[in-house]
Amino acid sequence: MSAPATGHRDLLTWVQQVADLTMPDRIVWCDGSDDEYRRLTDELVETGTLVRLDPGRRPASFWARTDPSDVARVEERTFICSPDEADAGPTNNWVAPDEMKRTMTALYRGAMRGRAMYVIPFCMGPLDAEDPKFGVEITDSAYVVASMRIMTRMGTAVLEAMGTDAEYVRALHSVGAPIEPGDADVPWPCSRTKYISHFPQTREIWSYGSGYGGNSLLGKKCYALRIASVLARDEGWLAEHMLIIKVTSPDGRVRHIAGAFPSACGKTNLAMLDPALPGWKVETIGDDIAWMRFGPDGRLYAVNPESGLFGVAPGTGWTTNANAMRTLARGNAIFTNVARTDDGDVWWEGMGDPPAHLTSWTGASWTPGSDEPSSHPNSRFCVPIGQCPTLAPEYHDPRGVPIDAILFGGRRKTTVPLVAEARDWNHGVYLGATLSSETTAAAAGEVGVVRRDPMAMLPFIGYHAGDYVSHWISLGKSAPAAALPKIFYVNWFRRDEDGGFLWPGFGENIRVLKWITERLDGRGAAVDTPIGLVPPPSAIDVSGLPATDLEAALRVDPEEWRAELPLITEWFERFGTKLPAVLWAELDALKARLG
Ligand SMILES: Nc1nc2c(ncn2[C@@H]2O[C@H](COP(=O)(O)OP(=O)(O)OP(=O)(O)O)[C@@H](O)[C@H]2O)c(=O)[nH]1
Ligand SMILES: O=C([O-])CC(=O)C(=O)O
Ligand SMILES: [Mn+2]
Repeated sequence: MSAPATGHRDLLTWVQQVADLTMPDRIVWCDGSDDEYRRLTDELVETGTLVRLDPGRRPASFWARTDPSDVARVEERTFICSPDEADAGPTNNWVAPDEMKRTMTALYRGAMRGRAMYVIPFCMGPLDAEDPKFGVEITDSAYVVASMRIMTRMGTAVLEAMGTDAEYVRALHSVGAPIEPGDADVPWPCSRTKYISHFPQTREIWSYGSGYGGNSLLGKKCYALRIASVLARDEGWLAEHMLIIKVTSPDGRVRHIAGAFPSACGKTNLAMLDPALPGWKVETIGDDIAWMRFGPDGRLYAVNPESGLFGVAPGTGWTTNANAMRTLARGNAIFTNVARTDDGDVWWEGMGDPPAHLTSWTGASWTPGSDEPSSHPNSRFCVPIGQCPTLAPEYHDPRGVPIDAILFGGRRKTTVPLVAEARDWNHGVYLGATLSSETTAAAAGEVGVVRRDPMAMLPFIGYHAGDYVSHWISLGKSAPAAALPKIFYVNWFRRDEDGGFLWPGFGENIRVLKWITERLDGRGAAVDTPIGLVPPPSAIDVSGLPATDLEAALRVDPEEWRAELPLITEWFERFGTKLPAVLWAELDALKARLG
């Protein structure tokens, strides 16, 4: 479709303004149809952005390689442009909205020359929600259109639902690589100059220079977290970087659990967990983002606003995440920066035995003897969540599911035990606010550096991080304590002296979830330690588990925790007067308990 089937004046005006500025060859209004997807992916194959995989092995699936400089989110180039600098807080980059718009308008001028400009109406969350959250992304990347079709509800149905005057988030994206007359396009156009800018007051997103998912699929991190966290603050709800699962115990009891782990720290894997304990069932509702509101019964209800999975490929295999492998086997996937086999399949580290020869993510010939990994550590698969064999029917329910427990977790080699339960809501918020994790390849920059990552939202909070943790504290007062989810802190990544993981993880994590559900029932043994309630090794069901040093995985070493205190103090000091006093009180109480 290229004629706009909408009477939405504001949208029509904006689209025309953007076209006047960016000067594309043509404007394409996306309808979201199968036909359109086929046409776009055909075009992308022709231009070399996508390579079609063998339909026998990977039906309707494609392989993409990015420019080697455009492989991850760019936090240094991500900006929160609130009118008042103080509102961006100590954890965000800030530029005044006017100044940023001036700078970026100059970059956008003529930026789409030689390209099509696609208009993508999309909706985050079910279209039949009481208050559907609309967005429109304008982009000059067909790869973005194809990926947005997987990750969001988009197209004609959304445009119709928007009517003539629905509010929507304006999301503008350009790869920043106009094609001059006579020039040829490149397979992965992008620019050295990158800006990922958010204007929370006017609910706008302007992204320039990158085609990588986290920077270009603007419904995801930019809207569903950075802009939505501001909406959530204003409207009394939560937009969080969380997976959502439905857990059914052998006696048929259903629990819903949400979990916030930083990027590349295990959300997708836990969301698709294949339980190692017989009789347990885990179903998937979301793997990355949760929008949560209190219901009339005082309980917190969570919805997954996305419709696809944009998962880390390396480490995904039949022994670690069989459900992801099954989801991908059904086809309709876009793989980015993994390796391609000679017979038209994909491969990455952690999938099993490597084939004798591959084409690596850089396009180089690769053999098992090669020095470099075949796939980029942040290589990704993008696939419809509807294909997930463990998808819970409640995924489609616009009211969401009532959350019984919230997990906060990070990637820590030392110090943090496998699991600990918070004493109460405020202590749980303290655990979330002080969450720490080693950095990963999901963002550009050094990997393996421990940093504080409040609620796994450090790169995604659209306002002052102190106001954000205050919002969490105040929401705890809006419901009776008994209705609030219980909060737990987990760490699947603690290591022994030889560098091996102390806990087997993946499907075995059900053993930790089992203890958590027992705690929700008021059962399950726990030791009161300085940092929270920790199971004694005997409280974790190890039936059928090969020898595991649970003692070491669960250890709370006061020495290690005392070493954290100055780091946490320094972290809290960065919030200035915005840090709620109750969190300082929690830190003082921890100090006292550690002696
Ligand atoms: N050792 C261990 N590794 C895990 C576990 N769960 C996940 N991983 C690995 O951690 C990496 C990231 O896992 P994901 O589940 O994709 O992480 P994520 O939080 O969804 O990542 P984003 O999509 O970036 O938000 C993968 O390489 C996984 O194989 C676990 O329980 N134990
Ligand atoms: O946004 C991305 O690039 C991928 C992702 O889920 C994350 O980093 O948390
Ligand atoms: Mn994520």
